[in-house]
Amino acid sequence: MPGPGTAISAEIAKFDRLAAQWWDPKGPMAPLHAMNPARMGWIIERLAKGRPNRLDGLRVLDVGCGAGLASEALARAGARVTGLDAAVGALGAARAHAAGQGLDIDYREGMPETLEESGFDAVVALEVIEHVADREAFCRQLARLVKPGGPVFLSTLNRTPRSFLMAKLGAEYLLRLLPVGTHDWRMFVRPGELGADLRAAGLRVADIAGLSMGPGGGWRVSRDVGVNYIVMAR
Ligand SMILES: C[S@@+](CC[C@H](N)C(=O)[O-])C[C@H]1O[C@@H](n2cnc3c(N)ncnc32)[C@H](O)[C@@H]1O
Repeated sequence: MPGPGTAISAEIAKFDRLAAQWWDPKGPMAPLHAMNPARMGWIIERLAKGRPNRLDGLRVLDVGCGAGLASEALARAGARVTGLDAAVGALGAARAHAAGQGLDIDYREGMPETLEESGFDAVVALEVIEHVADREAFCRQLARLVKPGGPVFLSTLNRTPRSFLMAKLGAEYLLRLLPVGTHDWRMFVRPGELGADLRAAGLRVADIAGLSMGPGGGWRVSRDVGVNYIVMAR
């Protein structure tokens, strides 16, 4: 069910239904909680390069922020964060959690194409592109929102036999880490496809890394992009 613009209404509704459990590290968002330190470490290291005070003052837009796992990590590292999501319920959970943590994050309802402001120092969109209606249009919006030459970070799932086994069958059906139906494997994105979408939007991939789950369930940055991966484009 496509929605208006880059959002798919049924996908947004799915995330809204999970809002109340979003911040439970053992709940349906457990994989996002588990991978958050590794992916945010990779992003923050790149954003902080050459800066004396970490992300102090950097304006970062978190597109598809959900209940704010990435937004909060960025705010804690010193960034001024705007979180954007089409799921109102998830934003309610985001605002309540940030308030409880004493974090000042500007959460907005909408899609990248509805945000009038632009010129952000950096844009992140983590685990979002595999849920959107039109990847290329989505990338064009990310390019519009970042300042010229600024970095855009995206993470997603590769469309490989291994990701079908691990992220779809394993995580949803066998281990029950995610609610059944969280992902549509056909929407997963090969790095070459993401690179082409970004190029069409005027962006070039500058760095790429895998995000891999270790045997104990901990996540780390790796060279294996066969299941989860993250890119930085400019
Ligand atoms: C899997 S969650 C990821 C949340 C967060 N980025 C993270 O990784 O912790 C995907 C989020 O993207 C949002 N979303 C999907 N398509 C969107 C769109 N076109 N515009 C804004 N939000 C969108 C959903 O509502 C959901 O909150």
